[in-house]
Amino acid sequence: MLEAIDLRKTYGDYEALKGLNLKVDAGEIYCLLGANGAGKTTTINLFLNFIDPTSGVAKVNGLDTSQAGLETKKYLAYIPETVMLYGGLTGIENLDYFARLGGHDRYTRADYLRFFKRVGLQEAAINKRVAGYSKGMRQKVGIAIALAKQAKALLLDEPTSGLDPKASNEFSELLTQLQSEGAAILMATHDLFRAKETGTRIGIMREGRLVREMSTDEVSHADVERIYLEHMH
Ligand SMILES: Nc1ncnc2c1ncn2[C@@H]1O[C@H](COP(=O)(O)OP(=O)(O)OP(=O)(O)O)[C@@H](O)[C@H]1O
Repeated sequence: MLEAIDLRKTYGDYEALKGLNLKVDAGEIYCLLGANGAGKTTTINLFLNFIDPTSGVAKVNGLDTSQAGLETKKYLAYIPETVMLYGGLTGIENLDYFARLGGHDRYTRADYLRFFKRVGLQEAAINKRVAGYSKGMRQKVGIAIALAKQAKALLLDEPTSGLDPKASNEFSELLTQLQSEGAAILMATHDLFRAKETGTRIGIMREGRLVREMSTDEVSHADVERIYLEHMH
């Protein structure tokens, strides 16, 4: 569903991404780890077609994002550290707006309530302005938008950063649900514990390169930390 083929990105003389090859299939949660500046956000931005590659290809559902940016966005949901929503609109108004933007204009209020129920957003909050929402509530709206868009792939950039452990755990459970329904999930994170707990595979990036890949069922939490640190030296 998501595939990077020899993907490179340079900014001036600086090579942020040095030939990345990566594949995330339907039903996988692939966690990208790496120090600040390793190239995780650049990778996600290339899949989102926020930026164009210097060379190589980022594919979504078999389509080159730099050739078919609009088409590929239909399949994607994006959840950054803080989901960007319209603060002056309520939760349900935001969901309606983003669902329509994604080409889904037949949802009823009952449908939206169902999406919010699935993500565990309290009914009392749905009709309140998003400006008053906590970070965890905003992330839940982000997942509700992904559900409404029927996204085949999710791109997540440090989505649990700044969430308390309970909110982070709830968020991870929602990801596991989406995964079991066949979504392909690529998540950049610094949270080694969550990567092992929630991910199916882990990739470690360093200085624009993928230096290690592993299946989470082959390693313990301690292994993940040890291997990660080995690659940071
Ligand atoms: N627009 C830009 N212009 C110049 N350099 C950039 C630009 N965007 C990113 N970079 C550089 O590219 C490198 C990779 O950045 P990127 O944001 O992909 O790293 P990251 O792994 O996501 O880091 P973090 O964990 O801090 O989010 C960094 O050295 C960064 O300074």
